[in-house]
Amino acid sequence: MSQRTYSQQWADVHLQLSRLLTEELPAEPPRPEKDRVVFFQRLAMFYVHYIQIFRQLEKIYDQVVHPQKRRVIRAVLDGVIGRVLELKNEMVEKEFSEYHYMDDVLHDLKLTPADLEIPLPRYFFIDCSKELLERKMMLTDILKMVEVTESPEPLMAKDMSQEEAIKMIQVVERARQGRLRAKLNEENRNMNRMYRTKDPGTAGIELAAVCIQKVWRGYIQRKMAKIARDEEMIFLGMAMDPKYKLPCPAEITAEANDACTRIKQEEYGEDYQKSVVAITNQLRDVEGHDISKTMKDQIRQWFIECRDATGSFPDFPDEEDGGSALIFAEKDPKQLMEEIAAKEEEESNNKPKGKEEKKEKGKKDKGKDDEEEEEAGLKMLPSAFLSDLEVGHKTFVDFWQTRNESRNFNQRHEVELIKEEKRKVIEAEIRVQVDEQMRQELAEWKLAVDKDKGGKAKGNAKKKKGSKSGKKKKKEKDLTSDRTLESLCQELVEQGLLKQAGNVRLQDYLGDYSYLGTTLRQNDIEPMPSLSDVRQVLSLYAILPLGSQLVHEKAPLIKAILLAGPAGVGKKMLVHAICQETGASLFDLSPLNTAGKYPGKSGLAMMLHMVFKVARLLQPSVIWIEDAEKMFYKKVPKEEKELDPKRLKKDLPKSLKLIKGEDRVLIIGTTKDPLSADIKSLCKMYSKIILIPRPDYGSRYILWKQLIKKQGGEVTRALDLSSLAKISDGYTPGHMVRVIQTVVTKRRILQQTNRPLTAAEFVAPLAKIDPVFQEEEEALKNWYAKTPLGKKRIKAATGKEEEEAPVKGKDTKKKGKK
Ligand SMILES: Nc1ncnc2c1ncn2[C@@H]1O[C@H](COP(=O)(O)OP(=O)(O)OP(=O)(O)O)[C@@H](O)[C@H]1O
Repeated sequence: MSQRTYSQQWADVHLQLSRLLTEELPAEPPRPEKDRVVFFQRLAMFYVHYIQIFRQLEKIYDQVVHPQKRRVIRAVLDGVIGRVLELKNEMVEKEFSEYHYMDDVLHDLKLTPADLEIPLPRYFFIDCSKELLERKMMLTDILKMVEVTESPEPLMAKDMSQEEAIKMIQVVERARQGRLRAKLNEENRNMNRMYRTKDPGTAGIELAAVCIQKVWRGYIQRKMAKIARDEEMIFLGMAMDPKYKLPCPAEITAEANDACTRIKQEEYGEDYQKSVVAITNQLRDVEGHDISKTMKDQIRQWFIECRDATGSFPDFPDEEDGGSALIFAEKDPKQLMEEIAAKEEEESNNKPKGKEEKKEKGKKDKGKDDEEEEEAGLKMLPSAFLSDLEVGHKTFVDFWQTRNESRNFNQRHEVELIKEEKRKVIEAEIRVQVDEQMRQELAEWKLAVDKDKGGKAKGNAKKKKGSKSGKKKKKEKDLTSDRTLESLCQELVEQGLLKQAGNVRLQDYLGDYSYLGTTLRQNDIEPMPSLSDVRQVLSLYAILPLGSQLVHEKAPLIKAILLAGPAGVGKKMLVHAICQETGASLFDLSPLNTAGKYPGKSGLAMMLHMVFKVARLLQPSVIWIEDAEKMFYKKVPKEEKELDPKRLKKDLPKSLKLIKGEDRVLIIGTTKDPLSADIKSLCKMYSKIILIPRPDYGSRYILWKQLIKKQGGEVTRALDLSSLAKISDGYTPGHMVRVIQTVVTKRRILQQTNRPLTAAEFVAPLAKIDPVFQEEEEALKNWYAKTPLGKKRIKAATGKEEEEAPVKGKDTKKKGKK
């Protein structure tokens, strides 16, 4: 598509965004919503709309080449991602569930489940800083090197003696001759059999010919019928024409164009950066002096005007308050109104108490009612991204919406815009210097005219010093300050604590959409989430925050996620997919992996220090803890006592506390047996617990189909996938992979043309494996009900929450819920 089309799409997106923003930020703050269902519907609507905007913006950002437009789009895109995460968080808080079902919203908006899929922005990979790329390259080199040295060595020809070599050649040669002899013998035997048969006579020959003809004609007819049937299916649009299975020339050209666009983006981006530097220097040289002079004149004028008005010189605003910028700040009517309101409030607060009490008494009943209403309703949590979105939208409307680009066919950067932007930066720079000079000048003026010795300034200085020293915090001790990042990485890789993530993508984690979620909930049945829900939740909680620095800093912070589920539901696969999608480094702190490494208390501290230090430097990073339950065992099993699986129990949560918003480091624990852990400490460490279910029918159908294809099998009509999916209820994707590997062997793949795969072949190996039994699943569900979110959900469902609520809000709350 052309750049003009993307610009048009960009404008469309902003139209949608402006509608959403007016809904989200109405002139009057909306009244708290009493009906939980209505409130949730509102949230869900916003969520779906934002995801649609997210999808479109991501595509546009990927293809637009104009460097300045890209910056604006990126800011809005990050804002939209952040808002999506905020809305998800809000839905979790209001519905007490990690999974949400929106099939009714999709139905209302006439969308498909694919529209709700969370896109994973490509810029997570592409827009990495050079420094980070270099670090990642260094890590890849180390990983490769260690892999090569650790991989089993090929047959050592050097170590083999001559005799041994001759013996081996003899064995192989004898085997070859033996095979040849056996083949000759077989042929001889067949020939003998042929010669031994009697002469069949003419009648016999005719009979044989008829027989051959019969078979041949049957074969030909069947083949022709199959071709005709396939053609008919293609004609009816029921099957895909093989010629479309290959990528068509248009697709190939589109892909080539995409690649070309990326190269252009890079080139234009570099060009833009160079221009920014050149223009900034030029502005500083040419306009700097004039700006400084004008500022000084303005400030002096202000000194004089103030003295004329009040009789004395004013105090110069502090640097922290913005310096002289504060004096000339242009305020819009909204800001002024806010300031006036704040002043009025301050005044009313200062009024004598007696009056207030009287007023209160007079309005007592009314006030009570208001309070009750406030308590009864549900309100949206404050957002950290809406203001960014507003700014982004305003920039689009002010600069880009009406810009005439007929002369900028190549979509190069606009010099005037850079000048406008940089002028502000330079002004701010110069203002700091000018303020310093003017402060001095003001002190001199005061001394000369008012005889003031500037005691205030000194007082301020003292204050500043005091506040600085008060803010001093204890810094984390760097135990490896003398070591380079490379040597730390090398050590961690050698110890097996830093690993190469497996090559799986999140889209490989198959699973169908849960189509009946809301219907089931309306009938008071708690639906089981589908694997596609799991995929969505992990995109939101792990991939999006890890991929974008701004989103990670401002969105609700998630430091640790626990994936709990039966064996083979794909927990490990998800961890690797998260690393692949975000380019994250993978650290393995599993109890089994750390056993025996870095012994002693100081060793443990060193290990954690190194892992967290390198994780921060190589961010984004994932710290994976397999069998997370082992760290919090209620009772350590005898056979594991030697491994000391609980050694990280105390220190890891401490290190977790040191992770801040700016560190894109995520801890992911996986467990198939959370019941054996102390639930309290486990939940304290992992703020998000995701229960991964066994696949439902829809997911099983897709899994069988795709996994068989992946193994090289052909899915024909002879393979009854529906029945296979039906009978494999309770089996996990891991089980299915195992079964497919035993059935679809290389030999079986070769036989497929004559003997297509059937469902019956999979039944026997499937029956040999134990499925996830109902009891195991129930036990997991019951365990989940004891986690903080599970408890809240049960409380909300049984209405206990209302009983515990203050008496005032009791009746109204109940009404609201009803
Ligand atoms: N949704 C899925 N789509 C495709 N393949 C899957 C899916 N889930 C699991 N698999 C495959 O199943 C196999 C087992 O998955 P994995 O090892 O990640 O499971 P696990 O839950 O970590 O098991 P365990 O608890 O035993 O360690 C892997 O080959 C993985 O690729």
